[in-house]
Amino acid sequence: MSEQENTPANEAQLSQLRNEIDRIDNEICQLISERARCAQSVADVKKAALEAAGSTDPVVYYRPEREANVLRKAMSMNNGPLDDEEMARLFREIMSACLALEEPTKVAYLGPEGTFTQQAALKHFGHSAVAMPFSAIDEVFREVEAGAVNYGVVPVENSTEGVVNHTLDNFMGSNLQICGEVELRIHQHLLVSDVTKTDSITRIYSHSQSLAQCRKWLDAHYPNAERVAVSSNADAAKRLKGEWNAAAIAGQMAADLYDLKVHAEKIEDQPDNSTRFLIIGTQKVLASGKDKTSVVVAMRNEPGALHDLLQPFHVYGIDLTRVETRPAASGTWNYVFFIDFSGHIEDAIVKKALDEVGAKAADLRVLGSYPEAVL
Ligand SMILES: C=C(O[C@@H]1C=C(C(=O)O)C=C[C@H]1O)C(=O)O
Repeated sequence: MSEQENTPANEAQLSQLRNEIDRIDNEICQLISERARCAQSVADVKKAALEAAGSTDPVVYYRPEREANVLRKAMSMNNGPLDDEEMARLFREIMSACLALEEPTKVAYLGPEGTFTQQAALKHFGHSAVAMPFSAIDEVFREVEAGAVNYGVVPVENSTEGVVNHTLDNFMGSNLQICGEVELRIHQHLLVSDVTKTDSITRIYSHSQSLAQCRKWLDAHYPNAERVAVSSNADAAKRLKGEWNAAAIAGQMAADLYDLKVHAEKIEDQPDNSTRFLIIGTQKVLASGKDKTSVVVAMRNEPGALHDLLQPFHVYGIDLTRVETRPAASGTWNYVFFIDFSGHIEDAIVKKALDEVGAKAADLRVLGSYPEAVL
């Protein structure tokens, strides 16, 4: 029933409900302000503690393990009708705004604007963070290393296309820590602009990973169109305005940013297509109770090396979530393994397992322990 067709009785009911909503909004507003003042006090306490210790280190405002637990609590407190993820997303934004009062968090991400990495950065830090695009993964690493930003966000693996080698390679020459992970469901759309003749599409632009994620769909729908790999999905989207015979594959953020139309939606071959991103920083993160640890291990190329290396994890019942092999950059050893597992570096069994791994390996570096992705 449209608004105009309301009976006076309906109108009375609606106005009562709207008064109720206004009253609740007022309460929510007071409570959010009260929460924000608490966050400001937390900032004062953190500053005072450093001063009292005579430290000149910068105050660390962002606490990944605390944020993960606030979100987990929001999900467990929730009794509907909103679903748990929706409730956590709302808390994500409230926390983001509170943290920005302590200090606006500067985040470098693999750009340009409109990429899935930007979406991941906002999903993780909320919209009050200051997110800045950089055009290459090594630039994101360098910005964080130089202290120009607080954190960086880089893609690390896609469920369809596998690992982003460039990110792993950057860790080999860096002292940065992994402070968190973000998982994002990736929906690819075929985008067109207002100049596109949709029945004459002969060229489709996208990042090579996205073209690969939509290979079967493209074979079925555009078998003869030329597939052109460009540096990012946002770059693909940007090209459309000048080419009447071209389309791009990219996500919703790129469509919105460049004012494009979704010609075909969710064209990824795997319905559960998702990408995992890492938050990189300089901070060692405390345990949140549900954590992951990433290490890189260098081994000599001997028979059974990987088996020996993984054995301690098996012995201590530690769950491996990912093992990647990369050729080593230096000639001292042949392979490095990137290993992710459940648990925090301060857990007793993790310490024992890593002691044993370290004794067998040519080199072992802990890249970081961090909360398992909540959202
Ligand atoms: C308030 C704090 O600082 C930040 C803001 C948080 C929040 O708004 O809940 C949580 C963790 C920190 O990122 C804190 O350390 O508790």
